Amino acid sequence: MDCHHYARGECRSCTWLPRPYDEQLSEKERACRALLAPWPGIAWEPVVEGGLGGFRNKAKLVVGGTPEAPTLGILDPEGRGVDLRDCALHDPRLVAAADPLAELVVRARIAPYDVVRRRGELKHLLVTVAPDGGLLVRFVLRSEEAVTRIRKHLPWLLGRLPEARVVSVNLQPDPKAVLEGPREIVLTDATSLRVRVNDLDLHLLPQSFFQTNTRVAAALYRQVAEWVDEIAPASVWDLYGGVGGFALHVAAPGRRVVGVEVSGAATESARRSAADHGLAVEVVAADATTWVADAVAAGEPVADLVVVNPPRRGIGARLASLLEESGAGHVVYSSCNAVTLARDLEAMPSLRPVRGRVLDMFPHTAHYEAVVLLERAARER
Ligand SMILES: C[S@@+](CC[C@H](N)C(=O)[O-])C[C@H]1O[C@@H](n2cnc3c(N)ncnc32)[C@H](O)[C@@H]1O
Repeated sequence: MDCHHYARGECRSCTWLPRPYDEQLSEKERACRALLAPWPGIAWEPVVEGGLGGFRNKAKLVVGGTPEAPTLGILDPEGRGVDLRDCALHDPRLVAAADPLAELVVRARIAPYDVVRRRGELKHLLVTVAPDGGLLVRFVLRSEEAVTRIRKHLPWLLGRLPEARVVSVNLQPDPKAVLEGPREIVLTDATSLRVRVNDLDLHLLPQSFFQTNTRVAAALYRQVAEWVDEIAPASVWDLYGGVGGFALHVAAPGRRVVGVEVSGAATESARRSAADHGLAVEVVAADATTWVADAVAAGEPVADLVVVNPPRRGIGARLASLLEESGAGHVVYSSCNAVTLARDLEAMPSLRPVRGRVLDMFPHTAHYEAVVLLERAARER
C-alpha cells in the first residue's frame, strides 16, 4: 500500500508497510506458531486477513497546530503537529469526518494543546465509526474552558456531520501522555453508538474499549461462538469482557453467561446490548482476577468454559493459577500479545491448546490477535 506520509517520513506507525501483505500474514502466523511451539498438536484455522486499507474503525487524532489551522494526526519529535487526517488505514467515513471536525475547532476557537509549553485545551479527537456509518465523536480537553463553545457550535456540527450520533467531551487534565481521562460529558441526547457485529447490535458508550477492526472482530466472535457451541457448556464466564462481544455471541437458552469487565462504561454498554436482544447475560463491573478469586473463595463453581481477552499484559500469574486449579473444562484465550499468551499458558499446564487462529487485527504492524481453545488434559492416574 502506498502512503505519502510514510514515504515522506512523517509517520512511521505502520512499521511493516513496505512488506507485501501476503508476507506480513505468513510472518505473523510463523511468529505465533513459534511462540506456541511448546504445545504441539494445535489445529490451526486459516489466518483471517485484516485488509489493506480503510479497516480501522477508530481514529485517534492528536490535535496540534493553531486554533486557526489545527492539525489532526500525530506530533513530531519536537511536539509539532503532523496532519494525518487522510490516513489510509482509517475507514473512509472517518477521513470524511476530519474536515468538518477541524472546521468546528476553528469556529469554536479551541486552542490545540501544546505539549511542550503545556498550554491550550484540545488534546485529541477520538472518532469511531459503526458499519452503518454512525459516528461517536469525542473531544479530549484539558479543562472545561471550551465546553460551552462546543455546545454552541454543536448544531452546526450535526448539520455538517449528520452521521454523528454521539458527541462528547472527555476531560484529561494531566500533562501526561495519556489518551483520555476519567470524566466524560456527553453533549448529545444519544449516549451510545450502536455497532452492528454479525447479527448483534453492540452499544458503545464513550470510554469503552472496542476492537479496532470491526470485520476481524466479527470473525473472532464467530470463531469463538463456533467452538463454544460445539462444546455446549452450561455456563460461560467472559473475563475482560469489554462491551460484551464474546458474552453476547455465546449466549444460548439454558446457558448461564456472566461477563466481567473493569470499565463502568463498557459494562453499561454490554448490559444495554443484552437487554435490547433479550439475552440473559449477567454483566459485572469488577477486576477479573479479584472476581474469580472471590467466587472461588465463596465456594462457587467456576464456569464450564471461561473466555479471557485481556489487554497486552495478559491475565497474569494469579488468574492463570486460579484457572489452572479450577474445574473449568475449557478456556478460550484471545490475545493481542502472543508473548504474554505463551507465558500465561506455561502457568496453566493442565489446560492444553488444541485449536488456534491468527487474526490480522492490525495490518502493516507486527501486531496480531491470536485465539486459542484450551482443553483440560485428563488427569493422570
Ligand atoms: C482487549 S480488551 C477486550 C474487550 C472485549 N473482550 C472485546 O472483545 O472487545 C480488554 C478489556 O479488558 C478490560 N480490563 C482491563 N483490565 C481489567 C481487569 N483488571 N479486570 C477486568 N477487565 C479489565 C478493559 O477495560 C478492556 O475492555
